[in-house]
Amino acid sequence: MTAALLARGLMKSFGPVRAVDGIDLEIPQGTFYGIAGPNGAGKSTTLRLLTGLLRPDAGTASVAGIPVWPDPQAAKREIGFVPDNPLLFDRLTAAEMLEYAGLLRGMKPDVIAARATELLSVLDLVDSPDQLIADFSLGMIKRIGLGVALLHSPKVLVLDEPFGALDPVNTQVMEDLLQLYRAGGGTVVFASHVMDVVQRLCDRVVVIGNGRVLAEGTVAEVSHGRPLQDAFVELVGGRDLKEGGLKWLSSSPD
Ligand SMILES: Nc1ncnc2c1ncn2[C@@H]1O[C@H](COP(=O)(O)OP(=O)(O)OP(=O)(O)O)[C@@H](O)[C@H]1O
Repeated sequence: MTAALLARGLMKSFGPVRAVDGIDLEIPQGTFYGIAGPNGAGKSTTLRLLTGLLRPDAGTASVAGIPVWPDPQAAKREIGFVPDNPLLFDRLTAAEMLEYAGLLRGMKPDVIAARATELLSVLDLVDSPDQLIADFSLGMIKRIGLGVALLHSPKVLVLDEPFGALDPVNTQVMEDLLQLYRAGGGTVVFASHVMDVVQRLCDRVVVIGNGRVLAEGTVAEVSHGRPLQDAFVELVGGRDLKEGGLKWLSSSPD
């Protein structure tokens, strides 16, 4: 079966910083796939290379068999991307934002209208139809970002830190929506630091450190029977507070 996302030898540097240093990935269709790694490991850069938002210095990526760089528009039709901070238009309502995103994608107005109505309902964004995005809570921003990414019915949904800063209720809503999308045959790929979410949701996981793949496999293979968090810390190298450091934090105030 053609991989949902395939990367071969991806490299990307920003000046002297090698953000992605030869990443190979093969993400099977229909999976829930986690990309884990510490801050600055290269997760966001990898996602941007895979989704055609950033051109690699070397290597190739393809989406559902379509090479990303020779034909970025065709590849982007198969992808929905929800960045960490979705780029939205603050002066639009949720419905207007969906309509605008659909028109930009060249979709027919009646198809946009029908899908937007369903999406706004599933995303729980119908209660305040006149509210501008500028006044949205973070949970609402994440939900409308997801709506924009799903509108054109992509085969692969890619999300950067979808659970960052969400409260438990919104985390559950996001999880349910992703499960719903996957149940319909979609592939979900997301980057996260939150190991218990990755462990709970994902079929497979890759752990990235310094722009390289440190481990890849099913969650059971990567975690070796331990909590994924412990395997993660061992793989990326934990940091102990030096003995004797910050003693003043636990002593009584002077
Ligand atoms: N546009 C850019 N210009 C310069 N350096 C960048 C740029 N984007 C990323 N980097 C650097 O590349 C490295 C990888 O960054 P990236 O954002 O991909 O990591 P990350 O794993 O997503 O981190 P985090 O979990 O903190 O979001 C970091 O050292 C970062 O500072």
